[in-house]
Amino acid sequence: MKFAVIVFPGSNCDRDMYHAVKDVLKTEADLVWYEGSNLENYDGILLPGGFSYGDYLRCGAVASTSDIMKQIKVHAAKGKPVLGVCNGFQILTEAGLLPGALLRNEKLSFMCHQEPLVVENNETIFTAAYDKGEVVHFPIAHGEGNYFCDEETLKELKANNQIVFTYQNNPNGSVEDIAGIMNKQGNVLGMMPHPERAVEQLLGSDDGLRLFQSMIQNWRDMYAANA
Ligand SMILES: NC(=O)CC[C@H](N)C(=O)O
Repeated sequence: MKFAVIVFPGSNCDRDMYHAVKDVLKTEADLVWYEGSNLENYDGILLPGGFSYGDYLRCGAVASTSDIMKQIKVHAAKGKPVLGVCNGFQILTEAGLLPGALLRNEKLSFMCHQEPLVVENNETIFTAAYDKGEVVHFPIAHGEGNYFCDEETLKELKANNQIVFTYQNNPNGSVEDIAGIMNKQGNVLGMMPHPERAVEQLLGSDDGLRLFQSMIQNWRDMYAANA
């Protein structure tokens, strides 16, 4: 499985994402600059965290209008996996690939520490290697991670099991403690906590490993089924 880690001006978690998949998980991966790149030969798209375009306008708003997002939308429409972490999640909501929006944290401060999360749905290509209800530990690092959506969207998210991760101790005011959601088709996941920063015990947790392993295993199963 070959991953593209998309790099925007202002991305700053791109190297961590690349390190996680390339060095720790030993998968093929490239850092892919947002301009002049072709995504056709990649199996999975990883939108890393950071401050794309300096968070101007709104976090992720400018990046969401970039040309590479058109290719990412085509990739997603084919059912291929897309994972957006932190600023990546913000870009996915701004681009309309995921519903809702990320608002300023309730306490209006940037927060950077480890949080316990609950795996709400383990029947996804991103979480198959976890148990349902399992508590995992990933770091957060954001100023605008307060997930918001209207009542109708929330109902839909629940009805379709699109809420993948929740916070055990909601740090930012997110609706229903939501930490990560996927699209209805189940191939686009956005989450504020950083699984790529939880892939080695040295970092305080390696709970993020199984998220990438789930994606890789799913791709292998699909590849084998289509061979
Ligand atoms: N680590 C990140 O991706 C941060 C995202 C965004 N700049 C925020 O502060 O909310």
